[in-house]
Amino acid sequence: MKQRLVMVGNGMAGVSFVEQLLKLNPNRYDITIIGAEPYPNYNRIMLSSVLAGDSSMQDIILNDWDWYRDNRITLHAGESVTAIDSAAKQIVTDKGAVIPYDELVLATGSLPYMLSLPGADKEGVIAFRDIKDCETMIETAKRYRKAIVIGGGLLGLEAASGLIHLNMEVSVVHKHGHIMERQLDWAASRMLQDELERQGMRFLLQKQSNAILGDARVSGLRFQDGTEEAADLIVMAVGIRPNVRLARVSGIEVNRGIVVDDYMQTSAANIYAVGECAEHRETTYGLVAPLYEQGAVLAKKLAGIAVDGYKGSVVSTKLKVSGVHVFSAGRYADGPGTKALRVQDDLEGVYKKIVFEHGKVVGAVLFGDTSESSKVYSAIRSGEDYSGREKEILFGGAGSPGGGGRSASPIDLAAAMNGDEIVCGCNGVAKETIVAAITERGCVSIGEIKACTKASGSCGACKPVVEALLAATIGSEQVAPVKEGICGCTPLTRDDVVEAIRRMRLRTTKEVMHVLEWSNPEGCSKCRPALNYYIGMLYPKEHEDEPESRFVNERNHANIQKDGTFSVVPRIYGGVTTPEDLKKIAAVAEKYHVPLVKITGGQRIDLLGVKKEDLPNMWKDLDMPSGYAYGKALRTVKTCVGNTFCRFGTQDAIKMGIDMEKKFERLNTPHKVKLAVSGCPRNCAEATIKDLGVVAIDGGWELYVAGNGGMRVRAADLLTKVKTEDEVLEWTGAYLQYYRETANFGERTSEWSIRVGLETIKKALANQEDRDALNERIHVALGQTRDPWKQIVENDDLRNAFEALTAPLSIEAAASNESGAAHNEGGGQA
Ligand SMILES: Cc1cc2nc3c(=O)[nH]c(=O)nc-3n(C[C@H](O)[C@H](O)[C@H](O)COP(=O)(O)OP(=O)(O)OC[C@H]3O[C@@H](n4cnc5c(N)ncnc54)[C@H](O)[C@@H]3O)c2cc1C
Ligand SMILES: NC(=O)c1ccc[n+]([C@@H]2O[C@H](COP(=O)([O-])OP(=O)(O)OC[C@H]3O[C@@H](n4cnc5c(N)ncnc54)[C@H](O)[C@@H]3O)[C@@H](O)[C@H]2O)c1
Ligand code: SF4
Ligand code: FES
Repeated sequence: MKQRLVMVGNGMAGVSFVEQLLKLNPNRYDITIIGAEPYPNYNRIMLSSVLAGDSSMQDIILNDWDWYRDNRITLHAGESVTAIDSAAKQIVTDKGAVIPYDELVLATGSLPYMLSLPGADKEGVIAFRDIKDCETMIETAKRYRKAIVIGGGLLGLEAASGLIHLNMEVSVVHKHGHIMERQLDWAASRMLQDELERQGMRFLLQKQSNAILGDARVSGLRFQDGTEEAADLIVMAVGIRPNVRLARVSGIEVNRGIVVDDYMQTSAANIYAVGECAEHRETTYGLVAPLYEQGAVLAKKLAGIAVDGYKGSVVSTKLKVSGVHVFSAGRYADGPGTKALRVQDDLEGVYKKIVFEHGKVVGAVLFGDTSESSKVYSAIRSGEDYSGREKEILFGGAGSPGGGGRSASPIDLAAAMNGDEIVCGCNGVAKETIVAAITERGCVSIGEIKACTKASGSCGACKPVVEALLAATIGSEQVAPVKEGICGCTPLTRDDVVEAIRRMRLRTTKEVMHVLEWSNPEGCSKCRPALNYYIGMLYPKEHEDEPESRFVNERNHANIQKDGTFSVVPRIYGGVTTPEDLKKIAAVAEKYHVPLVKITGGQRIDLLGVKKEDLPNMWKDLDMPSGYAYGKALRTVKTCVGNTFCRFGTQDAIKMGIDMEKKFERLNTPHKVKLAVSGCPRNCAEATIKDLGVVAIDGGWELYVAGNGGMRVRAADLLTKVKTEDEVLEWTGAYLQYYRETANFGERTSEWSIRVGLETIKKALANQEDRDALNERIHVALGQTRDPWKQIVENDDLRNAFEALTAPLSIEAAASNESGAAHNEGGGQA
């Protein structure tokens, strides 16, 4: 007869243990699981992603009901164990079931820590721990506007980011002077705060909460210093504590967690504990990677396989907020006997700190560029001695493909990784396991690798490295394109959606969401702006733009700044101005007390610190066109002086640039587009890091495309050489329209070109007929555009509507994406 294995808790750690046990010895036990939550095992980590609109509840189910049935596991979902009788070897549930066991595993996880403030029991005060909390936040955001998150740790920041995506105004209350103080040093924390403020998060630092205000429902929070902050929702994210209640009442030894030995055994015979509830060598964990390591040890032990005991884990974390790259591992703080290697690049927003002790890496913080995270994490785990060659960890050795770090491609970096380097921290999957899945088990997509190895199946932070490994192993051209829904509201891809809009002639975002059966009928911050763009791109004449589906900067026709003021950037064609325009700008700057006037990298003049109510009057007084420094649109055409004044110049770069800017201004594009024209190959206008750059040569022009001078620098590729200015305009029009029609919304030309391939772009533009057709379509789109500043100034209704606009920071944050492509989105830089 089989032995009876009973597990209390149906969460990530427990079920991972059961999966591993089933692989090792599938027939040894009759398994029963009792889980208090009424769901099958789901990915708690991904609740942040559900809140951010990137996944649906369905997406995060790890083991569906069929999995339990197929593995002959009896599941009591929505039922709690209330007592353990270790003498009789049985447990009792709140529904009166008495279940005998031979081996019992406690996997009861943690409970969120709730501050015991007066008023904490009011409606609208919640934690962020489970599906129910997530649903409450989504529902609340439909009816209320202001949220406070107490706690600026990982959970608090992910909750705050999600709430911003749900259109709420969010303040994060933190008791320390810098956020994520448990994971980041001051420098990285400050850079993170700046970035999150840019995304619309407000911070109230060094604040001690004192009381929750309101009647039945929360209306605000009072602090110990007497100040108050209004709120319709308060989310407490101030840490967790292991859920030890059941163990304690059952007489099992409990400290902070349930005390276990190296084999996860508790003080009671045949009773084990695994996951966040367990305390091993006086340590409890709150991240999945160590919990899976514990589960692996326990699975071997209960499968009857000899196993070295669990020795504890080195933890590493990544914050899961779109557009933010932060990594922290081990002992990152300076201390006696430690030395740190620091690299700080304020221009690129990159900070790296590696802490060494006796030549070994003991901790690290990476901000802005986390490409070395798996290497650093492996170094900490392996304890390799780097004495005398410490800098190799960031800069690589001589001739190393990773040498110089930032310039090597992700594929080169992946190829240069050691086989035993951990790629997926959540699931403890090393490079060699992923490579074996590709070469030996024939995996050719991320989905297949996930199914074979679990890599990328939890927080998803390792997905870019897994993708790069796949490309490095089988060649990038062989990699099957990943089909992903455009957001958590639909499983349909961008191409599916665009095709459906075209085929069914859908004209509004609401119509698309309804007809294509969006799971969230209101859509989310990710899909609404995308749909608005796609419909406008397909039906430029008929489409009525939906301002409510645009990012806050686009709704305000100005870039919002960290203090809530705006920046105003008038158009200055080709970067060439006149004394008259300069006088107008100076007069406006003085009249409206503009605190900062700055020349931008795109050769424009940026008036920073403007109050929202002053915007329409400023636009009127300026009487210049909008520079679109805030939009997914043509931003600037930067020019050098060309042959007008420069003795090296071979062509008139200024005229070319002005002609281009006048022709394509106001064009809506999937992401911002920057152009440049240089008058000779010396390239003073830096045309080869632009979305489209034109460089004069003897007797003609070279057109470069898909460059990027932002967070991920990319040199542009040569598209073609032409002889005349008309041809430059013709190729530019065709190229921009092809980008408009085929790129994903939010995709810069640099990413788009890598995805679709330069050859595809060249082929699409090779024939005169195709270029003509593309130009015809772009002319129709350009024919519909109007200057937004002028429209508001001249039309009272529009002006009133603008003034009534309350400008929630709603969908601004979605402008950022994993690639960091929108890094400059809100900065006011033209
Ligand atoms: C929003 C969010 C984001 C996160 N992101 C990350 C991340 O990016 N990376 C990372 O590593 N970690 C992350 N974590 C932490 C990670 O989710 C946890 O470490 C992990 O889920 C813990 O697993 P567990 O099985 O120990 O506990 P849990 O997942 O809490 O499971 C325990 C289960 O036991 C049930 N239970 C408790 N008592 C009883 C009882 N008496 N009877 C029956 N059932 C009972 C509970 O209801 C619960 O369902 C995140 C957590 C949250 C909330
Ligand atoms: N990306 C990730 O890895 C991730 C994401 C979410 C959650 N988690 C895990 O979930 C668990 C819970 O996360 P967490 O962020 O709540 O825990 P935490 O303990 O890491 O952070 C809590 C934060 O709240 C602050 N705080 C405590 N009391 C406060 C008060 N009275 N007022 C204001 N601030 C206060 C603390 O200073 C701390 O920074 C952790 O184990 C975490 O590792 C991980
Ligand atoms: S790119 Fe050539 S033409 Fe233009 S300013 Fe530089 S040297 Fe002169
Ligand atoms: S690191 Fe989280 S899924 Fe791989």
